[in-house]
Amino acid sequence: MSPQSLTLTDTQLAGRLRVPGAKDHKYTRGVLGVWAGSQTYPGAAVLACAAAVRTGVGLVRLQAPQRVADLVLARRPEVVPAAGRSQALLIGPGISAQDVPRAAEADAALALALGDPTTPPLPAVLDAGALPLLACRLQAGARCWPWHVLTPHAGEAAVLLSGLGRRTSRQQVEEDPEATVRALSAMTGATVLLKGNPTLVSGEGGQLLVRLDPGPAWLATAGSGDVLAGVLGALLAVEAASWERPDSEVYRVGEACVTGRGQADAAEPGAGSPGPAPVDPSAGEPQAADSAPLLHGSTKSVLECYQEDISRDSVAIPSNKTGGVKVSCLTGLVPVWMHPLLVTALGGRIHARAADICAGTGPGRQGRPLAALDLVETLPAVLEALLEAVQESAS
Ligand SMILES: NC(=O)C1=CN([C@@H]2O[C@H](COP(=O)(O)OP(=O)(O)OC[C@H]3O[C@@H](n4cnc5c(N)ncnc54)[C@H](OP(=O)(O)O)[C@@H]3O)[C@@H](O)[C@H]2O)[C@@H](O)CC1
Ligand SMILES: Nc1ncnc2c1ncn2[C@@H]1O[C@H](COP(=O)(O)OP(=O)(O)O)[C@@H](O)[C@H]1O
Repeated sequence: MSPQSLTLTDTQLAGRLRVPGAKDHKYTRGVLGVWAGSQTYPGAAVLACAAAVRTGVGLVRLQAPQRVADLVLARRPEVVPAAGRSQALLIGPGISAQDVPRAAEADAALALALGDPTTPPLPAVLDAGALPLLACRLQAGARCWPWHVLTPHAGEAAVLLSGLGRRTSRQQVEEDPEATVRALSAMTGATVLLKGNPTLVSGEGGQLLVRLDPGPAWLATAGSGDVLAGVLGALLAVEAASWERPDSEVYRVGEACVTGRGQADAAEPGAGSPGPAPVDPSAGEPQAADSAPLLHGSTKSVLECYQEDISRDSVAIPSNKTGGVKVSCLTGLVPVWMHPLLVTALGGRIHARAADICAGTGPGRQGRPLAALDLVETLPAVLEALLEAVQESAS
């Protein structure tokens, strides 16, 4: 079956941004746990942590060697270099398999992200050095789920596919990036963002495909991928923190799945969907899901709902407005299983727009060189512009 290619507007993507409310504090906004940087690549941790902080998250915790932590703190004193509970993890930038002790720390973090029969998995961005470790764990029987976001460049994609048993060269990835990203999503169960030009995102076992604006080629500079990883980590942490709110749509989907009440509550003729549906840009005005929490429970049930790959026909949002499996996304109706794809594509869009601003690229303009750290400093302005676009389209 050929994948559904989705075209997503800025406003649709920015609908996934979370604006803090008056009752929020740093822990309700989300904590990102970062395993990045090593003696050889300390800068990757600086870039990833700084990008996460500038994307907007409650707290960034860093697990790294002392020298790396010192460098990060010199640049971003907001980062906490100690262990603790996190809503999402970012593992791998600046970590290589050759640094055995550091790779072992990343592998332990990866085990946390993947979960086990007694502990639910955690949303995570798996980049660079985490990807070969992931191949080993998948070969040993672990599995990913859609809130695991893999961000390989062509070389890393080739290593990952080869590690999963499909011998592939970097050149083969570059010749057919679409087949590569779909195969990686199908073989891992994760959402996969394949970096480069084109930049592609695939989810739902390779069935959904988004072709992102790759941004200017000035992005081909050391560390720009580490910035993207930090942006994505922050978006995942903020999203995952929102699941702990009983009035969030994902929370209620989880409850509906676990208790089996959702279908009955939302039972309307024609409710339900046979499978992934494209974003409907003609859906008109935003439709809020019923704000009264009908079911109660914990984030764990939300995670289990995704982890068990529940039958989509039986997932229903208790809502007297939307019914069926569709949920609101500010500017259009999207099924809940597309959320990881949307959040991932949003991260790619933020990164590309920051690059356009830094490089001064646009119609008829070649632009100028950018450095990865410049991208970081531009992130708040990009997020402000996206939020304004959402507000304008809603009014
Ligand atoms: N500031 C930081 O801390 C930064 C840290 N970073 C971190 O570094 C880690 C490694 O990530 P990476 O993508 O650089 O390495 P990797 O996937 O192993 O690919 C290596 C390939 O490149 C090629 N190659 C090498 N030299 C070449 C040349 N002169 N000209 C042409 N080709 C050349 C080489 O090919 P070969 O020489 O073998 O032919 C090989 O195929 C990762 O953890 C990342 O997060 C980066 O983000 C950068 C900033
Ligand atoms: N020719 C290009 N056009 C647009 N974007 C590119 C191009 N080449 C690389 N990029 C982007 O630059 C970033 C490079 O990331 P990566 O290869 O991981 O580098 P690093 O490890 O140095 O951070 C990715 O986001 C990728 O999509």
